[in-house]
Amino acid sequence: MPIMDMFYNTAGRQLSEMFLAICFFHTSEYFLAVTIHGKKNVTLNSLLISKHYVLAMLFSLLEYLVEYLFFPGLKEYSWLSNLGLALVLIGEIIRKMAILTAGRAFTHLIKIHHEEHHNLVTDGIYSFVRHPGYCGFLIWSVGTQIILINPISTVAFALVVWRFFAGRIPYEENYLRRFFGNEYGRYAQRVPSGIPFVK
Ligand SMILES: C[S@@+](CC[C@H](N)C(=O)[O-])C[C@H]1O[C@@H](n2cnc3c(N)ncnc32)[C@H](O)[C@@H]1O
Repeated sequence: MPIMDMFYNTAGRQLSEMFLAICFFHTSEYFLAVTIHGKKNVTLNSLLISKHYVLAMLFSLLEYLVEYLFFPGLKEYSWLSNLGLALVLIGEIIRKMAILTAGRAFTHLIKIHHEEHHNLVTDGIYSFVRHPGYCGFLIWSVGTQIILINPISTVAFALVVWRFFAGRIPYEENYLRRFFGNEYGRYAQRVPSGIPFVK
């Protein structure tokens, strides 16, 4: 199959959805951070693009290319790809609801010193899960790989992102407990984390 043909059919649709999902996610994260925290308090780090992240995305594109060339039938399950798109949209909505609900409390870097304006947020989407921002990102990232019907990257993204948040949540909550004491303890007892198998 000529390699350029793929960009006009299934692959064209799947790769453009993935590309749009990534562009929208990162630019909206940056602009929301600027709107909430002010331009002078936000750096390009708020685009949330790290070296490891770029490598993971490049690996997923490589997987896509190889499978498309050698197992083209695998990419034709449009219902599965559409499920991935639905997960990307759901993940985006959950994450953006978290950012809008938490407002100034939602900083891309975990706060290790309590600031006066930092209040404990337990309403809206935070009344259903304690970490909707992370829950949304987990769903979004796995969804990007299901759009591409990438079996290896789907499993790898789920494991790597899960492991990252499973380590980050106890660290973040250690500070939240220091900042908010029993109030955070009671909140953590009644509301689940939002990340599977993380208490
Ligand atoms: C990247 S945000 C992620 C927030 C949350 N973990 C989530 O997934 O929606 C990290 C910052 O949010 C703050 N934070 C987390 N949960 C909070 C809550 N319920 N109320 C106020 N601040 C919170 C932490 O102190 C940290 O500085």
